[in-house]
Amino acid sequence: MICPYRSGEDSGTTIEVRNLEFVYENGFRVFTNVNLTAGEKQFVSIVGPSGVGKSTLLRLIGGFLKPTSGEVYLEGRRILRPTPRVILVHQSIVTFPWMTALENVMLALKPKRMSKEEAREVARQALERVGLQGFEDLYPKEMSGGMRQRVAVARALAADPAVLLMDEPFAHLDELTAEGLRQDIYNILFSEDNPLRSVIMVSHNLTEVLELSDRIYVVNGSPATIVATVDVRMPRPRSPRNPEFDRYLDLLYGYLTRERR
Ligand SMILES: Nc1ncnc2c1ncn2[C@@H]1O[C@H](COP(=O)(O)OP(=O)(O)OP(=O)(O)O)[C@@H](O)[C@H]1O
Repeated sequence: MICPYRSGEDSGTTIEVRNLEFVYENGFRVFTNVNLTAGEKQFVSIVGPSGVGKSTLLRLIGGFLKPTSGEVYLEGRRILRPTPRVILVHQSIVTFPWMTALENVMLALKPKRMSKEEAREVARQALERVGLQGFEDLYPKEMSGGMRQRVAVARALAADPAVLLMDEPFAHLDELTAEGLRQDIYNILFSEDNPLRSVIMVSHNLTEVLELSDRIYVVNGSPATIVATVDVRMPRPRSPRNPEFDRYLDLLYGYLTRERR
């Protein structure tokens, strides 16, 4: 069930991070020897203490930062710069307030050079997928936090990425809204008509992580590395009331609080 220090060799690997090391310009060494994979139709989470480097790792995976050494591969090809195949949904850049829901989603289609009518239709379908049909013409200030987050997800999905990177996507939502959105998003992400192959999420919320993830990487230490890989083998939908859920929670707490070196 649990394989500490495991390096990924799964068939159908979408993302592979190999021997990654990263040092910021000021000489701060954030990571050493990071190896991880995200497989076909796999929801992967990264957890770790605050400041350990989780957001940095997402930016490295997306090609927004260049590794000091080591490599990141997408479907076997090295990622050297940002690509429309890997989209990052960040908690703070959610929607553009001067654009309607539809226009926010259409923005993601600009690089595809489709006609305006075609883009409107694709954007309308993306909004429908996240349950926002009928709300196309609302501005962000007229929407709830959960609706805005759905628009951000629709915009990410409209670009047809292979991999979605999500940095604390539910952090600003109340628990009830987050709960509904989490389930919806899992179903949308991995529905048959969606070309998305993998999701990698950073979150502090271990309950959320256990509800969603097929695999969890625990990042810890300074410099940080992957200290444990936990494959979650609970049937879905998962309930925090299930005793097995508690066992996984204890395990994750253990890895997060254990001193390294
Ligand atoms: N541009 C930078 N230059 C130098 N150090 C940086 C830079 N950006 C981030 N750091 C440092 O790198 C470390 C990792 O930051 P990062 O934001 O990736 O952590 P995190 O695990 O996502 O944190 P949190 O959970 O609090 O959001 C932190 O110690 C941070 O201070």
